[in-house]
Amino acid sequence: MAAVIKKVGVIGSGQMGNGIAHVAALGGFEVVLNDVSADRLKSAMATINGNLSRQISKKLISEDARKKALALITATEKLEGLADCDLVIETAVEKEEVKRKIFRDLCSTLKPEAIVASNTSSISITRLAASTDRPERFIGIHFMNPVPVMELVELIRGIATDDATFETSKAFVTKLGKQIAVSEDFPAFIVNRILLPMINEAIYTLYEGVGNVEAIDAAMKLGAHHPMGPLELADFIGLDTCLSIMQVLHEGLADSKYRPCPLLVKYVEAGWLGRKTQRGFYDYRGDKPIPTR
Ligand SMILES: CC(=O)CC(=O)SCCNC(=O)CCNC(=O)[C@H](O)C(C)(C)COP(=O)(O)OP(=O)(O)OC[C@H]1O[C@@H](n2cnc3c(N)ncnc32)[C@H](O)[C@@H]1OP(=O)(O)O
Ligand SMILES: NC(=O)C1=CN([C@@H]2O[C@H](COP(=O)(O)OP(=O)(O)OC[C@H]3O[C@@H](n4cnc5c(N)ncnc54)[C@H](OP(=O)(O)O)[C@@H]3O)[C@@H](O)[C@H]2O)C=CC1
Repeated sequence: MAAVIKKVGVIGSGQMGNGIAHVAALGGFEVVLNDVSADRLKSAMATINGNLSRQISKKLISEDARKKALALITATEKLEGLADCDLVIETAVEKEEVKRKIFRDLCSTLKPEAIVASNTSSISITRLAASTDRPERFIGIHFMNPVPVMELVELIRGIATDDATFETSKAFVTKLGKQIAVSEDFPAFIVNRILLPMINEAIYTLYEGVGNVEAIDAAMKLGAHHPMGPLELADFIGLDTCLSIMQVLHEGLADSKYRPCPLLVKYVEAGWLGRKTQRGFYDYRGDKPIPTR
């Protein structure tokens, strides 16, 4: 029997966390947004307000809807602030040890019947569930970036996820107006199993000198009608996240075809993570993005 979700916790207020809080509040859910950094919480609220304005200017939502959504979101640096949530969605950095620690610290504060989900791009739901006190009520709810715009959410059951948790999660995602794809719990699920090797191949194309940044992105935008070139998209996702996903594929499937391109490793080691650090395959510090290679 599916439970009723009224209050949603979101852990991690980065690109994805602020987007999930945005769509959940617009969907009428009470939202508690958590992050380790007060500054990030402040900038997340500003981002949410800005993205709601985008939707107002495009006449997708009313000013009243924006006011109602913002009134439904509270921010907290303490996990205890999530204690009475019915569903908590973790969307912290794509590092398994960080996620496992969050779940270890989180579960003791939650109601026994609360559902815990991860927005992970690639990491085993079964393994993450095993680090909680509730593997039956643990699930992957994988939104796409940017959350207010992308229609798809992947649902991924761990080996122990029970039917009630799956049905409740499905009803929640449907209430947000999203379409669902159900993926089995294998490395990087469906979207990233296909998309990230393509992005990694684009980085190899740059690394081997087959084309420069501009040529590679123009080729795929004009030649394959992609809305963003693969290198622009990598910067949008975050190069740290791209590298983490390739490492999960490489280790999880033990196939050398998933080895991360050395150039991607170099950019991440330099801290050039893409849009979120103002520099990746493009330099975003000026009026328009300039290729960095
Ligand atoms: C890594 C993972 O685990 C999984 C993933 O997410 S893989 C990545 C999946 N995402 C993609 O592939 C994105 C590909 N890119 C696109 O679809 C488009 O370039 C885009 C939607 C991001 C921007 O679209 P665009 O037409 O070029 O730009 P723009 O006209 O400014 O925006 C179009 C819409 O997106 C919105 N938008 C753009 N950037 C946004 C952002 N960063 N956050 C929120 N909304 C945004 C705009 O508000 C606009 O929405 P409305 O029409 O509702 O106003
Ligand atoms: N980027 C994308 O396109 C997509 C990403 N995802 C997945 O969503 C998750 C988040 O990605 P994304 O939003 O891009 O990452 P970001 O780096 O933009 O945001 C991660 C946020 O988590 C915070 N954080 C780190 N550790 C903790 C913690 N222990 N408790 C609370 N908050 C913490 C970070 O704070 P600080 O910076 O201060 O450390 C940061 O604000 C990842 O698992 C990623 O794979 C899923 C779909 C798409």
